[in-house]
Amino acid sequence: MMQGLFITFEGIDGAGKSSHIDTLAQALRAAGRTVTLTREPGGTPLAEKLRALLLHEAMDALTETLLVFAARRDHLLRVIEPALARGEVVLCDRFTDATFAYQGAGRGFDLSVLSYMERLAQTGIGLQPDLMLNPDLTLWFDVPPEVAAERLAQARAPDRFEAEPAAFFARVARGYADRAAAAPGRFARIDGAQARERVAAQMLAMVAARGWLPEDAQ
Ligand SMILES: Nc1ncnc2c1ncn2[C@@H]1O[C@H](COP(=O)(O)OP(=O)(O)OP(=O)(O)O)[C@@H](O)[C@H]1O
Ligand SMILES: Cc1cn([C@H]2C[C@H](O)[C@@H](COP(=O)(O)O)O2)c(=O)[nH]c1=O
Repeated sequence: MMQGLFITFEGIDGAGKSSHIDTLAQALRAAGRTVTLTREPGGTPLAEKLRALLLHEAMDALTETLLVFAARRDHLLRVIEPALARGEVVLCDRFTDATFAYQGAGRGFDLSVLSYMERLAQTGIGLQPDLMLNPDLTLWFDVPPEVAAERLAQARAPDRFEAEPAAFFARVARGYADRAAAAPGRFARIDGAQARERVAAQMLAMVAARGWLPEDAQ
């Protein structure tokens, strides 16, 4: 049986993650892999209900953080971990790095508290560190906040996060940069401000460079 593979997509709102995740899923399927494509917050009926609350209901930073981790635990138990155990590739549009970027850097939540909550959400009450799940690869779509904001302004009515001011997204962007600096072997930075075709080509090349796609994958 194939070894499960966990790849996450990260970046500020409007960075281009959702525009490219299907392309990678298709390339992996063409290469013979079974792919579970999912997202956070969301991915299960319960987590999708929490997503709707997170994106549209007013709440304070602690409530938001608790809901994000609650959604993640349900998603891990019901979707991510079983798919990895079946030897599938899990492509997840956002994961824990988004929590450190948005609730940590963006909202100013204490990172050590977030780390504790991360362990609790991932390993249960026992806090068993060997059960912690980190992505095998995090594709970080890095774009200047002003570029992302311009894209979203033309795209759709903003949700609660997208309605945040530019300074919030500047903090979130720095939060991602900090996460990438702390885990250089896991993060692969993609210049998301390039033309779509170039972004897609760079994304596929990064996955192929790890031996998970043929070099000529498209
Ligand atoms: N490379 C690109 N050049 C120009 N526009 C782009 C590019 N990539 C995506 N877009 C456009 O930017 C908008 C946001 O793209 P997308 O939804 O993929 O971003 P996202 O990172 O998933 O955002 P969110 O996290 O808010 O869902 C869309 O209108 C999309 O068509
Ligand atoms: C996982 C996660 C997400 N968020 C925020 C980031 C986005 O603004 C929304 C998700 O919407 P998208 O269109 O799917 O990007 O939720 C967060 O604040 N914290 C998290 O852990």
